[in-house]
Amino acid sequence: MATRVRPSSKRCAVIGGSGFLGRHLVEKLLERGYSVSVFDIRQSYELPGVTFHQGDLCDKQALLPALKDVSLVFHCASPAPASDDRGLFERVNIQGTRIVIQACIEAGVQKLVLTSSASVVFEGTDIKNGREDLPYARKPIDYYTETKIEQEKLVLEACNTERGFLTTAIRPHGIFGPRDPQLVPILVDTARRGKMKFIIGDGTNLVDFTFVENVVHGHILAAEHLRQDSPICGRPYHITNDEPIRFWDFMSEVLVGLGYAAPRYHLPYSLVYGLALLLWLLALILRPLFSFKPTFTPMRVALAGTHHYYSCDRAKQDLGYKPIVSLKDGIARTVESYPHLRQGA
Ligand SMILES: NC(=O)C1=CN([C@@H]2O[C@H](COP(=O)(O)OP(=O)(O)OC[C@H]3O[C@@H](n4cnc5c(N)ncnc54)[C@H](OP(=O)(O)O)[C@@H]3O)[C@@H](O)[C@H]2O)C=CC1
Ligand SMILES: CC(C)CCC[C@@H](C)[C@H]1CC[C@H]2C3=C(CC[C@]12C)[C@@]1(C)CCC(=O)C[C@@H]1CC3
Repeated sequence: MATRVRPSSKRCAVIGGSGFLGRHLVEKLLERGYSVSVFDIRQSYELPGVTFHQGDLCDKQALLPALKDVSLVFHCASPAPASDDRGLFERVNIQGTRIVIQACIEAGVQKLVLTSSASVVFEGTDIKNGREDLPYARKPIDYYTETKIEQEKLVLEACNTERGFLTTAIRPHGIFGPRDPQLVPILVDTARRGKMKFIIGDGTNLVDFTFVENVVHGHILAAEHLRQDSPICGRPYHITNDEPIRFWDFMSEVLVGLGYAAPRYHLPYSLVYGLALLLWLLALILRPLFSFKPTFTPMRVALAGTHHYYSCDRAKQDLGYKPIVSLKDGIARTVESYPHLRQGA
């Protein structure tokens, strides 16, 4: 009879390992002595110690070879939040996550760490120091959030300590850092088009922005503390920089650091939100004729004009989490990493 090889605890897989967070996670795992199998729809780099498997996570047969002899899986793949494709979000985040769970169980994986999002509790209204026991958003602000909620539920409900399949979810917020394809590039693009002159609302709303290395640190702590007897099993954890900052101060620091002017003129929140909603509806109606993507979507306006910051006390208590890079250093390192996005470059 063939004996089953017990997967080595230092061998792991990162689904979505070609993406922004995924690649930072892979690099840190290698530094910590793990060997890593990356599964992604695209391959964006090569590194010694990493085996790449290219495919769609909705295809279990494509996924299984990436999980062979692996004891720990990080699932951080998702379509980009800016997409408006409901079918794609449902297919990848919900059906795909079911497939990831089935494949993990079939392959004998012991631990699954999901990258969820703090946005699963955000409905477009203020959240101040929100804890993990806030209810899931009843009216999620977009398809991305709607499907991240279902994805998190699936992963946490799959936790089964008796069968030795342990799961947990990390909920980061506003990840930024070198190689981020959305926050800084979208901000700079908006500034270059002369649209970053306005502050939405009074500009005092506090928000969490989390440096990517802190998010990676939270994931690895969760994986390494995830054991049958730990409180982590089946529970979500906020991971932030633990330094809420005014949304518009953060944007201004990045913009000024890259040589652009900080926004100065105030516009009422309800006016901008109403306009964004109108534009979004227009874009939807006109889609069969021609397509345009408004910069100020209702989701972005809600994120820019409300408080949304979260307590990471649970992660501090159960994971021993503490941010390793301050917001100030994170912003400086991020600004430095984008020479091509500087004013005049
Ligand atoms: N960035 C942020 O501020 C936050 C992100 N998160 C979560 O963190 C995770 C990582 O985000 P981030 O690194 O920013 O995103 P990225 O888009 O940079 O990375 C996601 C990766 O997953 C890949 N992918 C998408 N669909 C599939 C699929 N069907 N099969 C295999 N791979 C696929 C993407 O490929 P491709 O690029 O070709 O689509 C990409 O390489 C996501 O789960 C996101 O929801 C949570 C909170 C905040
Ligand atoms: C045009 C400006 C008003 C805003 C430019 C910056 C935005 C692109 C970003 C500000 C907050 C960011 C954010 C996310 C994406 C990029 C921003 C909207 C997420 C939606 C990414 C995925 C998540 O899970 C939650 C994030 C919240 C913050």
